[in-house]
Amino acid sequence: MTAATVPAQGVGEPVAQPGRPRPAGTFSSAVRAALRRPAVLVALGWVVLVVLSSALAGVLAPHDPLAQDLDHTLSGPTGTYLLGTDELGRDLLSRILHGGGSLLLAALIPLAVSYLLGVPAGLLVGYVGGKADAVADFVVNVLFAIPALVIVLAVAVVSNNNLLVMTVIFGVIISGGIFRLVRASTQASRDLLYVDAARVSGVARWTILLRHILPNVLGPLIVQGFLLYSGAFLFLTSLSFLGLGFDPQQPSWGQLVFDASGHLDTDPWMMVPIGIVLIATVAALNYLGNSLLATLPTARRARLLTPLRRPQLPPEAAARAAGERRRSSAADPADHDLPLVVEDLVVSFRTSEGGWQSVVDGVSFAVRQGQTLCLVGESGCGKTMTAMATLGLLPEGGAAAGSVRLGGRELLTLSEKDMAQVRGSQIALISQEPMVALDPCFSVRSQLGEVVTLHRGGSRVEVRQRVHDLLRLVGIPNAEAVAKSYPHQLSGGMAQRVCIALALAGEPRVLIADEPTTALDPTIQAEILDLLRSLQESLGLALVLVTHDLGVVADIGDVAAVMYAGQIVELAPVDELLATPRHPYSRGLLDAMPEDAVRGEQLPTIPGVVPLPQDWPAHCRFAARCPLAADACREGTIPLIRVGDERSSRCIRTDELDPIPGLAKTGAIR
Ligand SMILES: Nc1ncnc2c1ncn2[C@@H]1O[C@H](COP(=O)(O)OP(=O)(O)OP(=O)(O)O)[C@@H](O)[C@H]1O
Repeated sequence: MTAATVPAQGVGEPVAQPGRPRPAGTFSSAVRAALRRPAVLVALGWVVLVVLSSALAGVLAPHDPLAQDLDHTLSGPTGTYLLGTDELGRDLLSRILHGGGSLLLAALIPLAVSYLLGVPAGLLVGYVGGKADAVADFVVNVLFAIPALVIVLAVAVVSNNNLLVMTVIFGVIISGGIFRLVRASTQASRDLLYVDAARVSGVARWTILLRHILPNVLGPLIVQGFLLYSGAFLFLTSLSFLGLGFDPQQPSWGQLVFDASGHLDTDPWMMVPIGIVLIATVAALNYLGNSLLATLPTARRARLLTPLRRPQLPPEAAARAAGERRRSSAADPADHDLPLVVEDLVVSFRTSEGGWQSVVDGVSFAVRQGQTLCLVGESGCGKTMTAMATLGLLPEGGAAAGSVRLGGRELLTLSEKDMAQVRGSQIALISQEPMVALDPCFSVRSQLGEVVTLHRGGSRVEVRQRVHDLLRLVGIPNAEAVAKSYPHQLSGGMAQRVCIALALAGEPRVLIADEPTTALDPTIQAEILDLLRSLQESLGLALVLVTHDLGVVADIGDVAAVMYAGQIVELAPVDELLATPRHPYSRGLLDAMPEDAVRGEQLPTIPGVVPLPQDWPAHCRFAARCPLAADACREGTIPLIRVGDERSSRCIRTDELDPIPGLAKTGAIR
């Protein structure tokens, strides 16, 4: 069956499946929820009223705000002066209407400065972490320690009372808060699967930050904007109260408060109108911010369990890698025909004691063009870490050593910049969770178009055409309709097809598929496996498929690498492995396949569990669970032993496996 003929489940009208994660609450839904509250509408109404009346002060004000009426000083409300007059007989209502605009506008300056500084810095530092994080944290701590008012007062003296300079400096001081907010949100977003998917597709760092991470930060940023703005507004009112920054000839709210404070004992009314206006405005801004904060969704998307980061090599592994670098800094002609060669791969993680713990230990395999190699084994055997190390993407604290060669070129020693170019264009990943591998904020066309543009470029029309071609290639006939859909409108099978199209967009030679069907219904699983097989045949891809399911291996694999406790314990052509397993672990897995279950009989299982890396014995790691284990198995490390033309097994008792007396179905492995 070719790719084009594999029927796509759910093709037609995009469907939203019950029980599947939708793009959880968005900022607009938070706004809608907040607007359902009457108090929010009142607060919003007040802010709009203040802004409009300030903007239209020239039209609305009944008097000239500077005109003095010395016959009616400190009058209190009258028919002529609705809110009364000040000590020079100036109309308070007109002065209030004219006095807000300059403050409202000036308060935007520190807000803009803090966002201009804090947002890019927070995005970048949150994304790269490491030393940049420590330096930025120090700077922000210094900013937080600065008493803003004292500094701005000093700046007022130095700058000759220049409002612009004072507001810019104030913006710099408060930018630390925005930086911290953005950095925290970026740290929470950087390991989302769709961000990893963009990274794996080779998308540039700033594009990832702006397209895939910034939208997650936008909601909290807008909320914070209300709170920060009201703070800046209050701060500037204080400056104007002190006679700083604002033109003393023109009315301003701080100045009105100052004027009223001189008459508090004798004419307290003067403070009432401006007091109410100020308090109501600041309270309304704060209330709007807090209400949005309360309705903003907290957990927006499912998180990726294993955050993917570029590894830092541990010292001992680095020494090993240095040897590898010398050996293979140039392409290795010996394996030029093998798209992917992994040799003696070791993956280690930093322990809490400061040492290193290996979780993958000396894994070697090679994949030919048009071949599917399956990494199979129970959970925790090191399959995913092997795959991720191959892509140069390990969780934080992880490091890889050994050799991973793509078309003869060593990958483990490439810089992150070079590796980013390799990912997507030469080697690509299809992940387990299609729904979280797609960014819910963007349509299929936009996400696929991004990767197509990156790898092939072209005009808008050409990119669009290529997107449709890719969707058809993965068995989606109504490509135009699906291209317009958003991830939550797709079924699981459709979403996985789109993810496969994403992986193919850069025309890689090698595809890594990590449990690509685990999250799907059984019927859809078969379709996706069919699709992968047909794509692999038609495009001549080398496919590395991670799975715990021997049924999948039987269905799609050419070669199987059975992994146990961080090692390959058997490497064999799939048909030979299925017919005559040459390791007791492979045999145990085969016997435990539910497909072989006999009605009424208990399904055989392998006793015990995979040992944790820290508990790996120095001898055969399967010995504790193996019915064939003998003293010799516990005397030292067991190497991979060649047991056929293309077969090897990490067992010294393979001869006794065929047939295995009393094993598996009869209960020895249980
Ligand atoms: N971030 C991490 N830090 C430390 N150890 C880790 C980390 N991620 C995975 N490991 C360990 O690495 C080992 C191999 O994990 P890996 O995910 O590769 O196994 P797997 O065979 O793919 O299993 P699964 O199918 O459950 O993913 C496990 O012992 C696991 O606990």
